[in-house]
Amino acid sequence: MTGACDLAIVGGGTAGLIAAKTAASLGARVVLVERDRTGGDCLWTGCVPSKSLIAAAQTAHRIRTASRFGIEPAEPKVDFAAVMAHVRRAITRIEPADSPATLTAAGVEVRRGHAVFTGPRELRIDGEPLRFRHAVLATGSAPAVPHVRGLAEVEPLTSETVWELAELPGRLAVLGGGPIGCELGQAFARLGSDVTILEATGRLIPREEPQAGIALAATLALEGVPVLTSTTVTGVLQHDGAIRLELDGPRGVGPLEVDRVLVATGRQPRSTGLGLDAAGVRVDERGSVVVDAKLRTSNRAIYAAGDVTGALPFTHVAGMHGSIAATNALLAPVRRIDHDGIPWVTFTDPEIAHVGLTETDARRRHRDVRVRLLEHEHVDRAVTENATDGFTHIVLDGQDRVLGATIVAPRAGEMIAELAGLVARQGRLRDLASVVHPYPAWSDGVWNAALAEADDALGSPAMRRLTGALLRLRRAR
Ligand SMILES: Cc1cc2nc3c(=O)[nH]c(=O)nc-3n(C[C@H](O)[C@H](O)[C@H](O)COP(=O)(O)OP(=O)(O)OC[C@H]3O[C@@H](n4cnc5c(N)ncnc54)[C@H](O)[C@@H]3O)c2cc1C
Ligand SMILES: NC(=O)c1ccc[n+]([C@@H]2O[C@H](COP(=O)([O-])OP(=O)(O)OC[C@H]3O[C@@H](n4cnc5c(N)ncnc54)[C@H](O)[C@@H]3O)[C@@H](O)[C@H]2O)c1
Repeated sequence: MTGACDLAIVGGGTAGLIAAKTAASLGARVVLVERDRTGGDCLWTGCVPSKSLIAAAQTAHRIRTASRFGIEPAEPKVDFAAVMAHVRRAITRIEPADSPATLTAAGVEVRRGHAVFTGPRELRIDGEPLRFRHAVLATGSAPAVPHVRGLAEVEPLTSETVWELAELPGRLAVLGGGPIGCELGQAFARLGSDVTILEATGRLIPREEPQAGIALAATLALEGVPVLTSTTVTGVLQHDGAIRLELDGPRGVGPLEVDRVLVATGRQPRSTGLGLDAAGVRVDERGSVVVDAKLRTSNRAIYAAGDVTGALPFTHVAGMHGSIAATNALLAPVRRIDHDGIPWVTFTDPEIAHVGLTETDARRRHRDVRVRLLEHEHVDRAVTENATDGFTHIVLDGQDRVLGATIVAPRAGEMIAELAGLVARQGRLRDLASVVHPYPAWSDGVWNAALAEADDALGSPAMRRLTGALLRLRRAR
């Protein structure tokens, strides 16, 4: 390529891939630089392998708990190598969509190598210069491993290395009770590991409604997974062929002896070693690349997208960022990001789905806040599946508009989209009451909540006066 390309993209994960495909579809000269494999965390070490492992683990769990349905239960024989082969097959099936060949066919020039910015409009790919009119920085994030004495020496697993395991760990300590710790902790336990989850704060998945973390901890307890909250590891040492964790937590806690440790204590943006100073791109104290609402960095020619911005670290957000960054860079900077109505799901069993504000955040921002809570013992599908423990928790403002929602249910991830639509367009829950839902689907939970809203509105004193007057009028005729 002679001259500067229209758009250089650094990083071939979801954000970079969507940016590249969007740019190519607009007819731009686009170069995507990836130092490793296109597809990024989601494909290789994140969503795809974790959901595949979870699916295998759920099957083992169903066999173990079949008696709930009158079927003789059994202790499943787990062939861990075969489970991991299933995980790899899922990756292999999805991988072609993200491959260099697919990108090339779409009109993207793919360059393999490590990109480093050498100036505001230039970078080098393993030393080779590339000039650009605009760039998108999409280098993602990496596991953040806490500095704990002795931890590095025991080679802790992270979400990047856990997929290389050849054998199921016997005893596994999971550091961190966030989405990664809970998803993988439950999955390994169901496959047969003896798992303990250690969480520094007072509850699991602390970003979610408190009731969600409590419900998840109760399920894990039933499945034999101890959850030690308000607990951190202060030291790690190898001891008689095992790993010994010194714990700091409530009285009487620890020490804990395990065979492997999985660290799931958060993520760190990949923003070092990229020459961002030379490019004039500012990062904050956490290392996140600072962007405005149009995803522009402090260098107006360079945009950033996905996990590296420190925004919500989800694949669907990275994809939305990639599309916005590419069109803003190439056409005109007019599209703005809006994270308010974005749903996400923690794929534990039950799933925990979230959109918008939690009740606490809503009360901070709004004067009149109300909650509509529907326990799933009133959802017929939950009854038929013996899964009535969950709930639908909807946060409403003074005008009955949906501000946020949390659903705890086996298929909460499928149920949340409808509420995400209401949050995004500031809709009222009761408006959903007139949309007939199929019976008996899990979406009945959301619909039942909407019907209860409509019922309450019909039963209000003003409405009662109105209907009473109408009835009297009709009787008098
Ligand atoms: C275990 C796990 C499970 C997850 N499950 C889900 C889920 O179920 N749903 C969901 O929405 N999200 C999930 N996520 C989060 C999701 O994977 C990330 O939010 C998403 O992958 C971020 O995409 P990205 O494009 O910003 O970054 P990445 O996918 O990390 O891509 C960045 C790319 O940049 C490349 N790169 C970095 N530096 C350079 C350089 N200097 N030169 C060239 N290339 C470079 C990297 O090699 C990488 O390929 C999960 C994450 C983990 C870890
Ligand atoms: N289903 C999904 O969409 C999905 C699944 C997995 C991960 N992800 C994304 O990846 C991101 C990273 O996940 P994560 O779970 O690693 O991070 P996280 O920041 O969400 O959770 C980390 C947890 O570890 C705890 N913690 C931190 N330091 C600790 C310590 N020293 N000892 C014990 N506990 C400690 C924190 O209190 C927190 O609860 C998530 O924020 C999520 O957005 C998404």
